[in-house]
Order: sequence, then structure tokens, then C-alpha cells
Amino acid sequence: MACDLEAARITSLPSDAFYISDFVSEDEETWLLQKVSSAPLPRWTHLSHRRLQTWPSSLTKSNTLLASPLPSWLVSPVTEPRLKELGIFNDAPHGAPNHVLVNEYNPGQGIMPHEDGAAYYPLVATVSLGAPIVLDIYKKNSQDANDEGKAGGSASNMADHNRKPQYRILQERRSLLITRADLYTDYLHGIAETTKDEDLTADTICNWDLLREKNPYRAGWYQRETRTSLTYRDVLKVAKMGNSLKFLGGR
Ligand SMILES: O=C(O)CCC(=O)C(=O)O
Ligand SMILES: [Fe+2]
Repeated sequence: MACDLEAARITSLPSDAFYISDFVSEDEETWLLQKVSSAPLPRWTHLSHRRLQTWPSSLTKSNTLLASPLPSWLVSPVTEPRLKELGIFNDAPHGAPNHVLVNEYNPGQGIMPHEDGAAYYPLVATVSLGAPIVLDIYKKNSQDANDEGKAGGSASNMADHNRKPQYRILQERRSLLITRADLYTDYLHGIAETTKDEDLTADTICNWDLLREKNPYRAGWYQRETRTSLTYRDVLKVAKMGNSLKFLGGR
């Protein structure tokens, strides 16, 4: 199936990124959104500019995952069979994702430029649900490099607030975006806190040719609606339950 992935490569990016516009069906999207919204309320962590669910659990201070399976609704159909067929996690230490962050952004919300950090194998598979959103990619500068290695990734400093993205990826609802390798380690990513994504053209959106539908963006902008992402990753350090007490004790 590796050749399928090659057809999905975002060729204008300097490193590995793949975009599949039609990764889950409309019915699957509705079902997944229903699963996200039916999670018990304490599952949500409310951050200032988005809310977040962490499955199966948050990492410990030492970036360790206490071994536990993902809930079945996050496994089927996304990881099995779809991600498995693409083979993208074959080289990851656990051969499959073991951790999922679910992010929900209302219009006007976003996530500041950051890197996902050393806790994970450098590969993220993002399923977008509900509405499109633009992901901005920034080349790391020396200050960002100094921040490297902070637990759970790091935010860039405030001086970078007006920095312009080097690349922009439009993530349609029902799509899959895979970013890995240098794009994971040498770049930051973020989502603007805006109610409108603008300046959308074949020249400014690097996956324009891979979009499922271009018509909604012909005017060059669209109004944000609530967008949910499922971000699949492989946490490098996993503690089996038998060993987990000492990790819990260290919290
Ligand atoms: O929602 C997204 O597409 C990006 C989320 C993200 O960057 C993260 O959770 O680290
Ligand atoms: Fe991230």
C-alpha cells in the first residue's frame, strides 16, 4: 500500500507530509463526532483556546504512557484497517498508534505555534472532523531550538507572535494529514485564532491539488465552524501496569 501513500504526498513541502481528502465517510464522521461528544465531561481538559481529550490517558511527568488500549471507537475504522493498510506506523516502535489527542476548536480558537516534542515517535496522523481548518507550518528559529525537549512539546516565545507561516495546509473535514520526520522535528505547527481562514489559493495552500473540493474556497476564504481533530501518535516510553506504581508514585 506504500504506493497509495506516494500519490498523497504534498510535494511542495520540503519533508514528509501526506494528505488524503476522503479518509473517513460522512457516516463515520457523524459517528466519530458523536463518540467524542458522548465522552464523560471530566474527559475534557479546558484550555484557553480549545478543549482537549487525551486517550487512553495523560502521560506521566517523565513522558511515559501507562499501558492501556485505546477505546475501540478510536481504533476501528481509523487505525484498523485504514492506517494499518497505509503502513505508516510500521517503523514506529510499537508498530501502531498508542495515544490520541482529540482537539476541538470553535470559531476564533486555535493553537499557538509549537512542536509536539520528544515524547512521541516523529509521526502524527490527524483525522479532521466537522469543518475545515488551516494548519500553519513555521520553520524553527534558534529560540525554538532552545525550547526543544520540553515535556509534551513546547510553545514558541511571544516574540514570534507575528511570525508568518512558511507553509499552509488546508485540512478538509473527513481528511487525513500525516506529518513526519523533518517536518515533525524541524518545524512548528499552529492554527490561527480566527473566525475566517483567508488568502486561500493554489499558491498559498500547499495541498491545493489534493483537495476533495475546491469550490467552497473559490472566494479565497471561508467562515470557521467547530472543527475536531483526532491526532494519532506513538508514545515512545510505555510502562506496563505491573511496573506502573513507581511511575504513579513519582507524579
Ligand atoms: O488540531 C490539529 O490539527 C493540531 C493539534 C496539535 O497540534 C496538537 O494537538 O499537538
Ligand atoms: Fe501539535
